[in-house]
Amino acid sequence: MTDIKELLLSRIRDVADYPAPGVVFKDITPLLADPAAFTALTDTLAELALEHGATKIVGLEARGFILGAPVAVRAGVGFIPVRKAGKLPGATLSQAYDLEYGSAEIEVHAEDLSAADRVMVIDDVLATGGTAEASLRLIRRAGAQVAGVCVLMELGFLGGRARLEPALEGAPLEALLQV
Ligand SMILES: O=P(O)(O)OC[C@H]1O[C@H](OP(=O)(O)OP(=O)(O)O)[C@H](O)[C@@H]1O
Ligand SMILES: Nc1ncnc2[nH]cnc12
Repeated sequence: MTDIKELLLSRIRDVADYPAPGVVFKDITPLLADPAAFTALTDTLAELALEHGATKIVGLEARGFILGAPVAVRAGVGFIPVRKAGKLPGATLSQAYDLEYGSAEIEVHAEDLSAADRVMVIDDVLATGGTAEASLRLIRRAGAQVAGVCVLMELGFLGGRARLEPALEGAPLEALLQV
């Protein structure tokens, strides 16, 4: 493993039985509190986004905002928040999706995306892949192109990569860590 990946992994805290019994929650707050680790993560994600030709970053509420916004600034491209339903003030596109139990809905301001945009989705965790999959649908429905999805970590045992695969339509899914 590279030095950067080791540093990032060492700053992720496992919290047992949160938010439900049997779940191991991957807490990124120690990483955010360490400027060397947060900077290394931001720089690495910005490099990946530019390598894949991104002209916009989409961050997924809420932890995807914390990572996506500095990545957009570092890469010199715009940032678009994808929010949980009911939070954005303007005209929105909405996308419902299934969670492990129940369902959820996310939204974007469609007018901030255009056919000229190649969008990289940034988030901390790929778990079941439902949130990322819904975000790709929103981006395409807004008329923009998908540059890919970049996450800090992939929880491989939940099968998110397989769920996301059709919606990627050949675009890359980059996960810095497999946990
Ligand atoms: O792959 P999935 O099964 O869709 O899960 C991954 C999503 O779950 C978490 O967000 P959450 O909805 O818990 O929101 P938060 O960032 O506000 O805590 C995480 O930050 C991802 O966005
Ligand atoms: N186990 C987990 N830890 C942190 N964020 C998550 N989002 C979905 N599952 C998660």
